[in-house]
Amino acid sequence: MWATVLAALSEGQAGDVAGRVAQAIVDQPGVEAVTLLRAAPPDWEVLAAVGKTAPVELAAEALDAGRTRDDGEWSAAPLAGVSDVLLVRPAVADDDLSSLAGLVGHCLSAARKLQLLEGEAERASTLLELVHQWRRSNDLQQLLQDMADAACRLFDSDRASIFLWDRKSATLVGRPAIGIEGGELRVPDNSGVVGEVLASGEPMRVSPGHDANAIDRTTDERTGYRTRSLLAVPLVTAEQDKLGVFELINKRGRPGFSAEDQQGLIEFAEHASAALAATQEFETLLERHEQYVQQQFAGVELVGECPAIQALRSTIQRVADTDLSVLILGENGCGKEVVARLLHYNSSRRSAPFVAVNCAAIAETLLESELFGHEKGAFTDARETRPGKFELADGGALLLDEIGDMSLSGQAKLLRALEERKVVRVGGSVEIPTNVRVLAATNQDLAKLVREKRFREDLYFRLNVVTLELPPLRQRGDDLMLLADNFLKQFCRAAGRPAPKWTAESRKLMAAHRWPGNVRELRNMMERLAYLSTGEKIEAGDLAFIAAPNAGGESLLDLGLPLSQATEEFQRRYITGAIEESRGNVSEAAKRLGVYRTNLYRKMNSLGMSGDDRSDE
Ligand SMILES: Nc1ncnc2c1ncn2[C@@H]1O[C@H](COP(=O)(O)OP(=O)(O)OP(=O)(O)O)[C@@H](O)[C@H]1O
Repeated sequence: MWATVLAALSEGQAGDVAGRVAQAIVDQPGVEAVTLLRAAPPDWEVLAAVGKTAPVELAAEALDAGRTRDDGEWSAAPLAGVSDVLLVRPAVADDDLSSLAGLVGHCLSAARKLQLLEGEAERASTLLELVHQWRRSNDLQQLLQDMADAACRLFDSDRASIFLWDRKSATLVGRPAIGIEGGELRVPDNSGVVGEVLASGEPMRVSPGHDANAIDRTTDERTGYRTRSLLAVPLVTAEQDKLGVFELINKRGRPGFSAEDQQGLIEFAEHASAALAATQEFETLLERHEQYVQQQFAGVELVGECPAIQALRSTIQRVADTDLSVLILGENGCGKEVVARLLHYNSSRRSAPFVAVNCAAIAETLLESELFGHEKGAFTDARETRPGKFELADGGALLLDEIGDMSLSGQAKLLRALEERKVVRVGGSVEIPTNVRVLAATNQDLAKLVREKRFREDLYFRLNVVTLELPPLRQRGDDLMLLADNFLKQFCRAAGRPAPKWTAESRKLMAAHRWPGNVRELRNMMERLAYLSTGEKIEAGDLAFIAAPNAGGESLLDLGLPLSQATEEFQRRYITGAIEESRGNVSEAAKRLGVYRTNLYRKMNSLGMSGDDRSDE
């Protein structure tokens, strides 16, 4: 009889040894039923049962006595090396049962060891895989959920919660918290099992019957869930910073968590702590960046209530969160960059950079390197490797301002980069993939330039998926005073003075002015007013520079500047005058001044005047 039992033991996997043993014994002639029980005080765990169920009292008797017992119907024998009992029906001779029990006991304990080793190996490889995934995670909530799911799987646990320590509020915040409104459970950091584990830095295991009183039932009351067993280990970084506690609740299929589970969870928590610390750090950085983006965003406002601006605002809302290319048209200084920034900050790309490049301000020979970057030594001035604007704007938006001024060869290179979504640095050979939303702006009539073959038609269609047109200030009616008030208040606040009021006469003067420099001119004027006017009201005299824009308010001699600074101030005013006379058209102003457009931009830059390309990251 025992030979067939032995054969059954030596086959198959370690996991179902008890079941196969029971079946092999029942298969013997004359045997009706077999039960294998494991003592798990105060209960018994049924390892295997074939046929009628055995009386547990007889098993307890045999285990207590340390030898075989029978009640006339069943025989029971304790198994060697484990707290298990074998029960056979009908009762068999003591000697027979003892030798069978010895054999089964050894096999079960060997199988158990094997099972533990198998479990450990599986845990180790799963953990390795998980750690690899966690390292790439930047989302704390998702990471917590993934860790909880993985721990439930690995340790046969019904639930898992990760309690992160919020030192400031002296609480432990449990996530994911199933059954809790908002999915977040907050408990004081000095209460319950988790509080104790946090304070002591030692793991804790609670099984039913033993120390079940250690369980704080208030959470169960809130969730309607019954905690029977739990295992909690501290989450500590390699630098010994306490992060919180990892808790498993209710071991599945067994009364409680084992010592092996505890050791396994300690190792698991070590890796979890490293991943959590990295993600928390990342989240802090992200939060700071988001604050920065908010600040940037807060400073960008399209003021105006005239129908054209209202319509524009609603189109911006509709197209902002798409990747469509947008062409923004309008005279100089009328808010094209404001529109571009609004498109960016209202899109999901908002936390990536917004980079603006003024195509007209860059000499033709440098355009390629400016947009696509260059490798060290690519040309005489290339002393360092530098990424181009496309790379700098990766993930975000690139505004190509004054696109109408780009040369035909520049247009060809730009088109290739847009079509292939790749750039190659000047002097380089590696293709760098780009993920950039392209916005273009111009004060020129691009369609006319296309007809005149000065702008590539294919590039025009590529950039012009959506067109947004900004009316000049002189066509915005009451928005003029709305904008003026807005700027005036802004600058007066910065200057620490109350904003002066407009008189009827000064309003009339404002309305009569043609505003060649558009909103920028208006803004600059309000800045001067905020700092130079002194009264509570703005009188017509305060607006003298409207009537004589080139005079710039006061005589240069009145400023009492050294010759070099006065010369610069003169140049500034002279250039401003030329641009205003050209109604904001810099190319035309350059012609008037007898210089190349790019030279004029360079001069303006050196004089600290706007016209430079702008970017923020
Ligand atoms: N509707 C508006 N509301 C508030 N501020 C505005 C508005 N329009 C323009 N501005 C301000 O006017 C100035 C010029 O605007 P912006 O730079 O956007 O014009 P632009 O058309 O891009 O100019 P350019 O043609 O020189 O590139 C900026 O300081 C901007 O903040």
